[in-house]
Amino acid sequence: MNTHDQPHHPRETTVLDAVPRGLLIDGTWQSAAAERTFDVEDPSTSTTLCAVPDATADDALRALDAADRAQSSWASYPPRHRGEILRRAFETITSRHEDLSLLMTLEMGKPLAESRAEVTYAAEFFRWFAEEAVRIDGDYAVSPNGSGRMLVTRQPVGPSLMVTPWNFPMAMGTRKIGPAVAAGCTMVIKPAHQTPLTMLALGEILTEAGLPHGVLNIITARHADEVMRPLITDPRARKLTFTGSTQVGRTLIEQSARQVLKTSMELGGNAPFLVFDDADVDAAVDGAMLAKMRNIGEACTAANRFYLHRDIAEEFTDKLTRRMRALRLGRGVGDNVEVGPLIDSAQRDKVTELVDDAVGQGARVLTGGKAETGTGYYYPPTVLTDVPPSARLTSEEVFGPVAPISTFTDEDEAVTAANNTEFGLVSYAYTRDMPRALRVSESLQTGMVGLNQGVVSNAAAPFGGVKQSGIGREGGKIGIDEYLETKYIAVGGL
Ligand SMILES: O=CCCCC(=O)O
Repeated sequence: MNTHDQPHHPRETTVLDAVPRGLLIDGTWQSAAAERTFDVEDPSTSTTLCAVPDATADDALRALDAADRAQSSWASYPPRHRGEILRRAFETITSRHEDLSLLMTLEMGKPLAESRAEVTYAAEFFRWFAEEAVRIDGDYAVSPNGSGRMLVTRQPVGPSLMVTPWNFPMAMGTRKIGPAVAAGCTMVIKPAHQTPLTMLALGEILTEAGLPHGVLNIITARHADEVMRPLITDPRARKLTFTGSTQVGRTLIEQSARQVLKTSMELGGNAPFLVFDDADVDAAVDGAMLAKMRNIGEACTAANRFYLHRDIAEEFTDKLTRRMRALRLGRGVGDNVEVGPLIDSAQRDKVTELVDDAVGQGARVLTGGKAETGTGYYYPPTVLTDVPPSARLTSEEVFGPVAPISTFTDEDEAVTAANNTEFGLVSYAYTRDMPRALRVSESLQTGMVGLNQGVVSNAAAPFGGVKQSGIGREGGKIGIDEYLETKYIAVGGL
């Protein structure tokens, strides 16, 4: 047994046993019609945690039937009541914070401190949209020629399909479910096959909070395409929202074209992290640790490329390397663990391949650089310097704890390098020069900028990207718009 290979503690078993193991369809927990199941794995030990139903296309269509049947009564539910359901769910998540954090760590691997932060972040989307449900507004105006009136109202889009990722199993659910509930949309949601348990626990919380039957339907499935394609091509579905890779997002957009679905896509990133010569280097290193290591680097927001002004490069690199080397790796439930395993062997292999490619092209390893052996999918915090622009990890999303460093000599060079990517989710910039801060922020081709800040995520802010990082915004004042259609009523006869 190596250091990561611990037996499950009785509390872990209790938390796992409390999760409903079914498909949530029309308010009841059901097994898959074909009685199929698939195993959920603990990535920190590569052992099976439990099995959940493996839905078929028929199960998925039953879920959509339920969502479709519930849509019109749900749309006319008082907004205040919809908000109160979200508020109650927020309170329940808060009261079960510790158990939900443990559950998430078990199925996803991230350290408990990270899971706790995610549960808090996830709950905030329910609190935020509980408050937004009653602020769906409209317009009344006299027509320009004075002879009529123009009414503008906003109505729920309708049954919404949701596909959520494994890296933030709860927050990416609440960021979609919160505005859909507030707007009056029904849902069919498919969590990632690696992390279905957190979503099932969330389904139970929303049911307890009084969400009417059929409003939220959850299907767990091993193979996404088998269940999602029939839903996306069904005329009753009106919207598709997805968080995940750009590659899968492109396919879903293509499939959505058939029914002209309204789509929201929160896709991949390749975040540049710029540190200028006037920056507070210690603050930049703190920010870099967050931007790089939050969620073990398995985040679309993760800093993927570091560009340092040559005058501060050595100081920043030394300090970052020391901090990365000192991080404690281990099973997420362990005391003081700061870096958990990657989600699966495919992800660990991909990180290995990208680091090997960079090293093969001349990059130098300052710390880390080799996958751990033994059970669990561990990759150590890694810093690479002298990374050439041709290295794959400057254009591909690493999704792991690897910080590749390059240097620059002037602002234009830094911004050009930062923008040299098909992605446009988020960038980070550290500078104390205010005109430069604003100039650079405006020039960076990303939907979000962390200015002297290593985390941008906030339920009250519009999260989303430009270029191939996505379509639409989640969270903030405009997050609910993704679930609303604008209707104009031309009033005559006056
Ligand atoms: O991988 C990307 C999910 C978004 C995480 C966040 O909201 O910070």
